[in-house]
Amino acid sequence: MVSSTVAAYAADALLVAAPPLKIYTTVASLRSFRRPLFNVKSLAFVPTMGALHAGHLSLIRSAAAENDSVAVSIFVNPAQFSPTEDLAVYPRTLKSDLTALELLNVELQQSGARGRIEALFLPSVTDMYPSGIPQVESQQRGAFVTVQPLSSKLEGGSRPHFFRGVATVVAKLFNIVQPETAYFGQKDVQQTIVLNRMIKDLHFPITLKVCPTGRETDGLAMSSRNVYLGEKRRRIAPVLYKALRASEEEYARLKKQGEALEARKIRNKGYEVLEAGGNGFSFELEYYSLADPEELEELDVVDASKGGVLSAALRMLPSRPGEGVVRLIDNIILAGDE
Ligand SMILES: Nc1ncnc2c1ncn2[C@@H]1O[C@H](COP(=O)(O)OP(=O)(O)OP(=O)(O)O)[C@@H](O)[C@H]1O
Ligand SMILES: CC(C)(CO)[C@@H](O)C(=O)[O-]
Ligand code: BAL
Repeated sequence: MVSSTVAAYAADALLVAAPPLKIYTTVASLRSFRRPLFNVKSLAFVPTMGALHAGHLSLIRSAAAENDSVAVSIFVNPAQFSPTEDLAVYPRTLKSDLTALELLNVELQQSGARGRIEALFLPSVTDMYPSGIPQVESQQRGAFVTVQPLSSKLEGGSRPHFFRGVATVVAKLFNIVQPETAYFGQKDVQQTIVLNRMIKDLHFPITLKVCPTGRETDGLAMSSRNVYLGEKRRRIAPVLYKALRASEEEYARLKKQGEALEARKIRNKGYEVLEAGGNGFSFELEYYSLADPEELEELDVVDASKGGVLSAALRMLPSRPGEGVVRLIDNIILAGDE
């Protein structure tokens, strides 16, 4: 209690010293920020949906370490939510997000980082989707980006609309912000693979950097949606990462012993952890995949030179009335030797 009060005073003092963040709410105003930087400063971009946590901040730190200037966007993108998903209740915490970004700028200044957050882009839905964006896909009008067949695998199996929405909004944001480099989290590993393919195929002059997954001390991947879990399910949630780690250990063991890197054996170690880890709570495994890192094709045997992507999604079922289902995703990249 005492220490959090002290921390709050310290944060207040830092905030007084923090220059206000420059906020741009229209495409035209963001462009007027962007134009003079060309050939003068390198611009990095960190797109988010807000409800910022330490995972997001670590992306911005990496962007500021490697670039002169950083633009961050907060936009809860309707196109990546199906009509039955949580668009209406998705956590929106703009006030605390602003404080977190202003404090981060003070930290970047004090640590002598190369860049600062120079623009926070908060576009309106109308600016991003001039033809409107009804939730039902067949009613949508205008230009959309699809990346096939990557978008229908894994996450795309559970969320068929999802990567069309993500690729479309990220293409729009790239065209508006025109960064040299964009920073994304490994937590959403398939998103990074889909977007890298979009960048390549549509010739965006942008490099995508993937930053490590920020985790809570018990291993749970940070996510804005973790607030939906509630206390009881929160205690169980780290089981997903534990399962992935068990699979990773099996991969390392097989490799060390010179045995065939059979995906079935590697996945089985994860299933064992999941079976033991429920503690009376119910969850459903949507997928537990070991796939190749480029096409996300399910593997029978891992090629040690290429490695693989171990990824999973778990539906945590309600632990008491009033709770909804919470989807958790996580992954570990099994590095190749090449
Ligand atoms: N734990 C994390 N560590 C590192 N990066 C992360 C983490 N969580 C999210 N990111 C990255 O931050 C960017 C913005 O993600 P987003 O705003 O959707 O946050 P989120 O926590 O993933 O939310 P959601 O609960 O909707 O999945 C994405 O590139 C995402 O991969
Ligand atoms: C990349 C993104 C900001 C697009 O809305 C979103 O999918 C996310 O936050 O990961
Ligand atoms: N980070 C992924 C955003 C989403 O699930 O909508």
